[in-house]
Amino acid sequence: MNADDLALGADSEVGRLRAVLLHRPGAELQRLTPRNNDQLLFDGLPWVERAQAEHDAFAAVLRERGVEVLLLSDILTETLAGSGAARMQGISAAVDVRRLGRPLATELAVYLRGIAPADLATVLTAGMTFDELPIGPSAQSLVRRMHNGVDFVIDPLPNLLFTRDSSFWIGARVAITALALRARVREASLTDLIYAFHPRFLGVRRAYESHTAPVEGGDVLLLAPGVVAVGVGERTTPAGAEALARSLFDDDLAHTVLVVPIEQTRATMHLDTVCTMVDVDAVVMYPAIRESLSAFVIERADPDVQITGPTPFLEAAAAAMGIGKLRVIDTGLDRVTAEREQWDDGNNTLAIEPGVVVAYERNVETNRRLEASGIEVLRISGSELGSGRGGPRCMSCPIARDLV
Ligand SMILES: NC(=[NH2+])NCCC[C@H](N)C(=O)O
Repeated sequence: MNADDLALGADSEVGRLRAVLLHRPGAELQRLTPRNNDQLLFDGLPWVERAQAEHDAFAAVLRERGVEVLLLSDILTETLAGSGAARMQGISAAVDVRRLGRPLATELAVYLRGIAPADLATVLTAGMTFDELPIGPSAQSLVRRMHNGVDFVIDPLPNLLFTRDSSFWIGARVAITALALRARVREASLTDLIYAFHPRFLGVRRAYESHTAPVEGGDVLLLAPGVVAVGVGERTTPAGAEALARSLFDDDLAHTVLVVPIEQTRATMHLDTVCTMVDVDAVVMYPAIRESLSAFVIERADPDVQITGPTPFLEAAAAAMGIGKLRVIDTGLDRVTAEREQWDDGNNTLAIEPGVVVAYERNVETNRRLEASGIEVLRISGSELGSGRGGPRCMSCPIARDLV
């Protein structure tokens, strides 16, 4: 079967992975400095070449297991090459009139319309500084004169690496998310472009189209067909979770949504930083929250929805999934080790089939416990990749999984 013939979509976190969207980190990471890294949501300055090598190894592990790896930059370049409308849309999402003023914004848009698709893709991902502006009439622009050469004309998007957050698939549909923080908002304009214009995705329908409030893919876990958990914390808001639930019900993509409050901290910015699925009936979970994690249960009902809870998450999840018990892999870690390995994305695993996950090698104890519970762990190194606080699940957007 030709890879292009694969049915796109996913109804679980663990069905055999067939195709995935990754972003090989590039020049956008080179933009990070000690002055901007906090704002750009990185905890340090990654060594870019090493991060790329680690990412290549991640992609290789997936390919070896038969997963088709689509790289965002390639897909974006193809999208821009294939459609003038896509180019216009990408440029207008990137050129900010409020920052640049009308004259410079117009001139920049004209310039970007004339460059090659691959170069435009680089500008849209890595951004552009005032120093990099082509010399033109805007040499007389006040905006240009008053900005420092290293200021951004177009902001870079270093968090594109975490493809999980800017779109996710549910059923046969794709949802373009609404990212909560300024540093990441524009990422969704790129996922929107590729899913709208790339020939591979022709005819794909959208979920959560109105995206009225922030929802990030790292907060969305497909527990079982029809059952979705949504974390609410630093990123996804209660309004986002509610709007998503209602939209999934309307489109018949879910019957139950579990809304899970998580602490609003950097360490737990998404639900998938504390809990990911490793098998059809098993999760790996940060032990410190195991007992306290709760959920509001939203069910589709006639004529409206029914909201109950909060109730203990594990019980609510098992009931909604129609299984006796949701197994929690006992990482049994002492508090300090657990906290360290949670910070380093030990709980952020990517399942490539039931019982087989990709994980960062550095989380030695968590991985050992996973294996002791019968989970196969494919280890990758992430010393540089992890500096943005994201593991294998954050760095991947499954676009085709076998149904479970
Ligand atoms: N799904 C995830 N956990 N993604 C991690 C995103 C990390 C990124 N630096 C951010 O703060 O947004």
